[in-house]
Amino acid sequence: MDRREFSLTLARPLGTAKGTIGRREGDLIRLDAGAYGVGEATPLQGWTESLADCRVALDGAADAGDAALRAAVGADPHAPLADTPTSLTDALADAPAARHAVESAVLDARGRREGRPLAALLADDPATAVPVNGTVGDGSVTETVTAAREAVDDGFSCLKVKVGAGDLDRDVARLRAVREAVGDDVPLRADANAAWDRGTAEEAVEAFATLDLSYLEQPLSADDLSGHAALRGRGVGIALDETLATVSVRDVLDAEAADVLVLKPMALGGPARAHAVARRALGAGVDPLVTTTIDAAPARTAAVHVAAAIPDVRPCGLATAGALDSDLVPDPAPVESGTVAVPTGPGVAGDAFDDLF
Ligand SMILES: O=C(O)CCC(=O)c1ccccc1C(=O)O
Ligand SMILES: [Mg+2]
Repeated sequence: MDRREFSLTLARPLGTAKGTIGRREGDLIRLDAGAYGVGEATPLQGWTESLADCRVALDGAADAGDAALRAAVGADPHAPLADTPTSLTDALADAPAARHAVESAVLDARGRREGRPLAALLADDPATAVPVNGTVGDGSVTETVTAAREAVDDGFSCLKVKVGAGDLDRDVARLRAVREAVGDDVPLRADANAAWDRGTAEEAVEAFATLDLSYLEQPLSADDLSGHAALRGRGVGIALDETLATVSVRDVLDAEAADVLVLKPMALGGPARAHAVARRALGAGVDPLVTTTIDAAPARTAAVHVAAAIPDVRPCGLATAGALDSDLVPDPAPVESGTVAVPTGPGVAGDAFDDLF
């Protein structure tokens, strides 16, 4: 297994209720198992293990040896690491970002070996394109409206606005101004990144319902399943994101805590794991969609395949390449008019990552 470290700066840092994301650091791995495969680990505090723990886990995976990885490439693509030695699975057990890198590389190699794109390994009839939302970070009313208008001018027909960094009155003013600026035909979402207590979240839902908000993402802390369940049915859908990094999907679905599940393959341990969660959600009548933790091209593109493998997926949070100052390779899955075409080459993106090692 080859490895290399990378660090990327955000040209447009993303302001959230939990601070501003301005830089992303991680590791790329490449494994050779007949065919080669590339995978990315880009940990993010609050969703995954730390960068240091991620690198320890990748050391452990490398120590497990190439035979373990070769076995994984030949395994069921829906559970690619299931039958590998415990030396590999144990090393990755509490390290979802490291596991994401290994699982992605295994699936990439499998796709190359079979000459099929990743989405076709996950689903029988994957979509050829995926709708995406524009992402608008925290900012003043004017900054928020400017960013929203720009996104609509760029062709996005669905917007997600970060809220919860300031007080609720300011967020209501921001969303009202965006609604007035973009009109009634653009679905709006808001993401509070677990900023609120139950009282504030109730007030937010009441106010946002008058602005025809499609859903509110993670208003409460990750472990507050009953609080989220109680917010449903009041005119604004409830989506969960951070919760899925700490609570099992089974518990989330049993608690009827969400209308929408926001799946980050990096936080869930890989593309196949994320797709498995999507299938569970669909089975329970909950809408899954896919986003990234603002990743580099290999992980972002793998996430596009996961989204393509979800039937009629709602707009996904995959338009994050534009936030980066530069990327590791030219974008193999660029956003055009609010849509991403799913790469058709074998694996994650054909030969797009060949020069990374
Ligand atoms: O979903 C999107 O539109 C973009 C991704 C995004 O918001 C995000 C990016 C990095 C870390 C956390 C989040 C989040 O959804 O909370
Ligand atoms: Mg979120």
